[in-house]
Amino acid sequence: MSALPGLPGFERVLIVTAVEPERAAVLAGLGPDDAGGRVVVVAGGVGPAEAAAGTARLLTRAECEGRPFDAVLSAGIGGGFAGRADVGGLVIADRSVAADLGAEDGDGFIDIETLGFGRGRRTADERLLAALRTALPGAVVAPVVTVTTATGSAARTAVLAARVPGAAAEGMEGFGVAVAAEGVAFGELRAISNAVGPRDRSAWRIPQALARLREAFAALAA
Ligand SMILES: O=C(O)c1cccc(C(=O)CC[C@H]2O[C@@H](n3cnc4c(=O)[nH]cnc43)[C@H](O)[C@@H]2O)c1
Repeated sequence: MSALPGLPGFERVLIVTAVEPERAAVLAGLGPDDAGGRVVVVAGGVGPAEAAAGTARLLTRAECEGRPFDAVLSAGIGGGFAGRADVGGLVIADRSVAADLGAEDGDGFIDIETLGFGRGRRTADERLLAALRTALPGAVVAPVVTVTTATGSAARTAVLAARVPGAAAEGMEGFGVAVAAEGVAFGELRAISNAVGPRDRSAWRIPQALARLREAFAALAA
């Protein structure tokens, strides 16, 4: 039996946000029914390391208890790249890319794959991606970048946009959650709170993005 009507075929779903207000928004959208513990929502911390460690712990514990998760969703607010995702919109990742994992080479950048140290991206699970698209038809589907330092300048925005063509959103956890979820269906969902670009915290629309996140999970639970 599916844990969520909007994610048919997935029996136990782990949703990982960064911070508590995001977790609260997800829970508010899902409503009071936790499908007998088959949907678990945690705030795993900010950044890929915290997110990966928290996700790995939960997946391992669930496996040991004989109640493994078969889907993991990284969810939260995020920055939107101009022209691709507007504030208040939703982005579903078709892949989650570690956009600053690698080495500088003068003015250039060598990504982790070119360095020969493994994969710097994770593709969303096909079935999970299809279900998210169906449940959230207004969402943009595009690469989402994971960074360890939130972008705060036009120059850095341009660098990242060139490094990950088509990227629509930026967050700080998706790739970390994906690495921990290796072998389990993975997806990432971001509600856009701000434009990626020069830092202007007064322009962040966090309540609007949290409301969008809540609506998205209400749609998945409907
Ligand atoms: O201050 C608050 O009330 C509040 C409520 C919910 C979330 C926050 C955060 O600051 C969450 C940090 C979280 O958001 C992601 N994020 C959002 N915008 C960006 C961005 O432009 N670049 C990178 N990450 C972004 C990120 O995943 C952080 O973990 C505050």
